[in-house]
Amino acid sequence: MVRVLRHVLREMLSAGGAASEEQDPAAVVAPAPRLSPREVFRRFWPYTRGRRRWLAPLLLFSLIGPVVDGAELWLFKTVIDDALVPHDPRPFLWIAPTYLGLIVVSGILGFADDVTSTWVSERFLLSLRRDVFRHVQGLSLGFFERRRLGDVLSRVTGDVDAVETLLLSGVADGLYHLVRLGVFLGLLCYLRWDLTLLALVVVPLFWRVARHFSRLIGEASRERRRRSGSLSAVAEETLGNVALVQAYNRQGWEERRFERENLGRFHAAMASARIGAVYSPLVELIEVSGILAVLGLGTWKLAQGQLTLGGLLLFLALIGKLYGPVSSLSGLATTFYTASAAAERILELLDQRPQVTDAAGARRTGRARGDVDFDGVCFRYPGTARPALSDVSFHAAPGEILALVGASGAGKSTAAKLLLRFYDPDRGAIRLDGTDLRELRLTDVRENVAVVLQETLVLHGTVRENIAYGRPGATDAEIVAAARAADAHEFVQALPEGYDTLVGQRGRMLSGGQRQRLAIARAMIRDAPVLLLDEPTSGLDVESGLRIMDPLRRLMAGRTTVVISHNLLTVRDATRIVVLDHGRVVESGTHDDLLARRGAYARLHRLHAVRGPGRPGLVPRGATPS
Ligand SMILES: Nc1ncnc2c1ncn2[C@@H]1O[C@H](COP(=O)(O)OP(=O)(O)OP(=O)(O)O)[C@@H](O)[C@H]1O
Repeated sequence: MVRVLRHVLREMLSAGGAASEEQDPAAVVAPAPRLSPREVFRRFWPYTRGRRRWLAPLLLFSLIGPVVDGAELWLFKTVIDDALVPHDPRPFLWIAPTYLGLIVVSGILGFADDVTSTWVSERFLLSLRRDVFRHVQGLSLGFFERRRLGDVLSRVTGDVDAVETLLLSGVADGLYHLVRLGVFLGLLCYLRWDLTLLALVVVPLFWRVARHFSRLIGEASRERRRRSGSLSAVAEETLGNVALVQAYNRQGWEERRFERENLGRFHAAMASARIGAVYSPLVELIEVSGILAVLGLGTWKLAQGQLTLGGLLLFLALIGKLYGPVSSLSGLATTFYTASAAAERILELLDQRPQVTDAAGARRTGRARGDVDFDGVCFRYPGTARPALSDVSFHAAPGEILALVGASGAGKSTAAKLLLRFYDPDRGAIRLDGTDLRELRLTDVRENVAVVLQETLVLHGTVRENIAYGRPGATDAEIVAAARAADAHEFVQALPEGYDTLVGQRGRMLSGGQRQRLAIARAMIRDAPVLLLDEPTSGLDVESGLRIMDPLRRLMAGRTTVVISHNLLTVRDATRIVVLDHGRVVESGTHDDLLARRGAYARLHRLHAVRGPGRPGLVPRGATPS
């Protein structure tokens, strides 16, 4: 029978099957590495440097509050022993104003404590959130390509709060309860040390129960946090691709995916509620046992005349106050376990190091001439078996146009990412004006390269802000000039509020061609010596594609351009065309050279010609013969 009961209790308290979920290979978000609250605390403590002075006001209130509480209780004893029992109303004359005074003082203290502690916590969170955001934003592209964005967002906006609990509120609460414990224990011992000893007998029980339950709660919290991250990840992916979801009628499937994580979170929340629901009455049981034991002995002492009624009542009230901090201190372990389950997710983020950083003594460079050189570049994405680039070499002198062509997956975009130094090559070097990119400051490298990408990145903001993103501080005249050069001025003026029109998230209010011309204007205003065009006409119809050719040519004039394009017009113009296949350079030369060679490029060109003049300038990508 006892075994059955124990089994039922264990089942009831299991943390939502957390352990089995962790093995789940299909888990949306993997759990963060496990750490004990002590370890999490140790890791975060240095992080409070410069912010520790904020603990001082909290400490002050922790010291004063319990003293005022103790004085109130003492007055209560005096009322009973000096006024009620002897039927003498005179002591009221001083007790009443003193009591009122104490209530006013404790009210003021309570107000100051609430406001200060909220200020301290929120200020800490403000700066911590900023630091975590800055850290995450500084991580290399590789991190974002590996992670679920929704989970990262949930960590930055949600889990961060737990760190504050662990470091400030938790510590302040702990100190507050410790001081209360000291004050009440002192008063109790002063009053009756023998009864105090009896009252303390149950304290170890509190600790044992708290220790056991805090582990269980920590487990459930860890699972709950992980599920929250998964939930955000699924929501972000579904809502971010809502057009795809609706077009393919995948709402039902997405709902089930969301519901699986939703249910997981529900089970984890229920597990922690069950644990809490068993914990509270257990604590109360221990508390009442202690009070009853003291009451028994106290009544006997009262009958013997060794204790006054006021003394006994005060004693019982003090014990109630004593058990408060004891159970709160034990419960603090639970808070710490819960908070550290979330804090370890933040630590995992903070432990990520950018793969690409400034080398020690990285050189500053001003405006480069624009000489770009890939020299025997080999690169493999972390965690993949096949290299994305193998021994790739090409050179573009200032002002030249270098076109990268090849089938899908040949490595063209990878070369672009390496030129922007999103990744470093495993072997070989990429040089700007003869200097290895790794020897230059990262910001300087990117300062010298302007990009127009395949998927145009337009931010939620006005047209003006989107163009000026290329160069903060650009004047209105410069913005309009860039828009004119990008052939965007006309359509921008036709928008309801011209340059002040909000373009919607990801520029949804604009057509593909308009977005692309905005991106060209942004690259134009950046005025960098190297221009990187990653399929700037893909996704556009023939007319829109042709429409941006002129602005693109204007943009390319006088700059070194590396263009990844399937647009033959741009490719034909190129000083050199480099044909990539499976990460290797298979051919390179001018358009005419390569046609005469009758190799891979000529085949691409033939295939394009077969597609007919209806799609001018389109080299069919993904059609490289193997
Ligand atoms: N972030 C990544 N992690 C792992 N592998 C990747 C990553 N990005 C690309 N790859 C792989 O590297 C190879 C080259 O990809 P890349 O995107 O450079 O090709 P591409 O020529 O630009 O193709 P497309 O024209 O289709 O954009 C491919 O095999 C691809 O699967």
